[in-house]
Amino acid sequence: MGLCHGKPIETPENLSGNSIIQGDNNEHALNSTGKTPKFPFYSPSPLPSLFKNSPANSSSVTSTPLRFFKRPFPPPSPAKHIKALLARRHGSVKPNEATIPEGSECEIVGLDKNFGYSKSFGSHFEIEEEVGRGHFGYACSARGKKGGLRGQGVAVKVIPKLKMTTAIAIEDVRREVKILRALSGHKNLVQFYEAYEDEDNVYIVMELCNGGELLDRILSRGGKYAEEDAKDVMVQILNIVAYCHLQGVVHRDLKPENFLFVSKDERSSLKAIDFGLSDYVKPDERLNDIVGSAYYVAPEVLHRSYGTEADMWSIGVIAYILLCGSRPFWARTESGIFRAVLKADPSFEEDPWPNLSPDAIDFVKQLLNKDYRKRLTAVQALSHPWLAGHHDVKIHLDMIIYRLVKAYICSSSLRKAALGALARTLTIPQLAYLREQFTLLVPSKSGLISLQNFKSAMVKNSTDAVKDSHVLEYVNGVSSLQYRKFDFEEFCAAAVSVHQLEGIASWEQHARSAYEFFEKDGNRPIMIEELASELGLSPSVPVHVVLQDWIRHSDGKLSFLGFVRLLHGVSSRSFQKA
Ligand SMILES: Nc1ncnc2c1ncn2[C@@H]1O[C@H](COP(=O)(O)OP(=O)(O)OP(=O)(O)O)[C@@H](O)[C@H]1O
Ligand SMILES: [Ca+2]
Ligand SMILES: [Ca+2]
Repeated sequence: MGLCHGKPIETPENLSGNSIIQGDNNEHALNSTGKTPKFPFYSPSPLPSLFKNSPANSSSVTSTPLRFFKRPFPPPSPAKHIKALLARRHGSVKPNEATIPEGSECEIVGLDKNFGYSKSFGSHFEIEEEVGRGHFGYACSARGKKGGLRGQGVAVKVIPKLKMTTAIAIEDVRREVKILRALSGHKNLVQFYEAYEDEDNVYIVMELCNGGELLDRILSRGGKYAEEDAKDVMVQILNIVAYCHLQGVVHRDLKPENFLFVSKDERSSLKAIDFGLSDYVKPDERLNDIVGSAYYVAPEVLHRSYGTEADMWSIGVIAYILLCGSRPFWARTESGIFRAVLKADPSFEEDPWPNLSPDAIDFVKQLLNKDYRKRLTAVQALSHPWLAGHHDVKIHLDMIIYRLVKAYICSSSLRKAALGALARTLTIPQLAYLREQFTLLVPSKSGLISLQNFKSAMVKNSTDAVKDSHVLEYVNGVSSLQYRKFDFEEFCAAAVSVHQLEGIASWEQHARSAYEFFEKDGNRPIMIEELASELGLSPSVPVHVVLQDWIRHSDGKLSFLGFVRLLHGVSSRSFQKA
C-alpha cells in the first residue's frame, strides 16, 4: 500500500480488452521533440490501427465504427490555455508565449497559492492508496483519524501547487472547491467533506466511490448498454446536471470518466465528480473560454459563446456511446474531431440503432442538435418519453422557463396571441412537462401564479452557488416585471420554446395547426409599419419589400410566413442577418 505522492502514471491503460494500440496518430499526442505539447483539450483516443477496413479509416468525420475505445492518453495540459489554441489555430501567438514551458513552474513568481483552507490535513487523515489520476492531480483513499470521520474511508483529491502555474489554474481550484461545497448533498454528486492545504498541495476530501468510473463499466460490458440500463445511468446524470444548471453551474467536462459508481454492485448509484472546469453562468450570459474534452465538446463552445446547453450536448454524446458503443464524432486528430462536431451528423443507421426504440433515438437526436437553442434542457430530457416515468426521475425547476416567460412578458400582444395559438398544439408529454413546472411554481388554490411565485420557488431551491452565479439577481429581475397572474393556459403560451419546437420532426404540423388557431382567434389586418414595429424593427430598417410577403394581400392579415416570423420575435439584428 504505497503513499500516493509522486509523479503521474505515464502509461495509459487500455481498458478495451484489446491490445494497446501502437503508433497512435493523434496529432498532438507527441510533438517532434517527443514532448507533450500544451493544449486546451484532452487528447482524443482514436484506434486507427484497429479499423483498417472500417469507414472511419476512410473518412475523418464518421463515428467510431467499433465498440471499443480505450482511455484517453494522459492529456497534455490543463484545459484553459486559449492562447495555445489560438496559436495552433491562427499562428497568432508564439508557442512560448501561449504556454508555460515545461519545467518552468518553479520560476513562476507572484502567484498567491494560499487558499485559506485548514492546514491540518495530516492530523485528520491517513492516506492509503492511489485510486485514480487526472491531469491536475491524483486521488487516494484515506482514513479519518479524528472527528466525525474517524475510522471512515474517504477519497482525497490531491492537487499539487506546483501544477498551478497560472492565476487561472489557481482560480479553477478555488472554484472547484467552492462549487463542490455549495452543491454537495445531492444524491448523484460526490459528497464533499472538507478542503485542506499545505505548502505543496490542496487536498479535497470527499466520499470514496469504490465502484469505478462509468467509462470502465461501459468498457467491461463490451462498450454497450442495454436500453433499460442506459436509462438508469442517464436519469442519474440528468438529475445532477438539472440541479447544477438551476444553481447556475455549468460542469463543462461531462464525460464517462467523470462519473463514479459508489460500489461495484450492478445497481450502484452514480455520482458526478470533478468540477475542476465548472463555472458559474447566469441565465442570460454566454461564456467564451474553450474548455472541455474534445469528444464531448459542444459546437457552440468551439464558437466561444455558450451556456448550460453545452453540458446537454456532452450528455448527448454520453447517451450515444452508452447505447451503441461508438463515439458520435470521431476522427484521428483533434482538429478532425472538432470538424466533425461542427459539421458531421452522427450516424443512426448502423447497428444497433435500427433495433433501438424510436424514443431512445429521438432522445439522443434532441441532445445532439448543433443549434443549442433547439436542444433539450436537463429537465426536459428527464421529461422526454424515453425517460419519463422512470422511478428515479426527479423533476427540478427549469431555468429556461424563466427566460421564456421574461421574453413573453416583453412581447407585443400580437406575438402573445401567436404563442397562445402555438401552445394549443402541444402534445400530452410536452404539456406534462409544463404542468410539472407550473406545479413547482406553486399555484394558488384558484390555479394562478404570480411573478412573485417565480422568485419564491427559486429561493426555496437555492444553494450557496446561486450567490456566485447571480441566478437570484436574474430571477429578481424577472419577478419585478409588471404582469398579471398566469393561469396554466397562458403559462403554456409564455413557456413554450419556439426554437425547441422547430427542432423536432413535427414542427411543420405544429406551425400549421397553430396558424389555423391564430386565424380564428388572433389574426387581424395589419399595416406594414405596424408589423415592423411588432417585430421590433426600427423604422430605419428598409424592410418594406420583404415584409409584403408576411402580409396576405387578399385581406391584409398575417400570412403563414409572417406568423412564423412573429413567433420567433424577429429583431432588427436578426432580420438584417436573414
Ligand atoms: N471520490 C472519489 N472516489 C474514488 N475515486 C475518485 C474520487 N474522485 C476521483 N477519483 C478518481 O481519480 C480520478 C481523477 O480525479 P479527477 O477527475 O477529479 O481529477 P482531475 O485531475 O481533475 O481529472 P481530469 O484529468 O479529468 O481533469 C478520477 O477519474 C477517479 O478515477
Ligand atoms: Ca476527471
Ligand atoms: Ca478535472
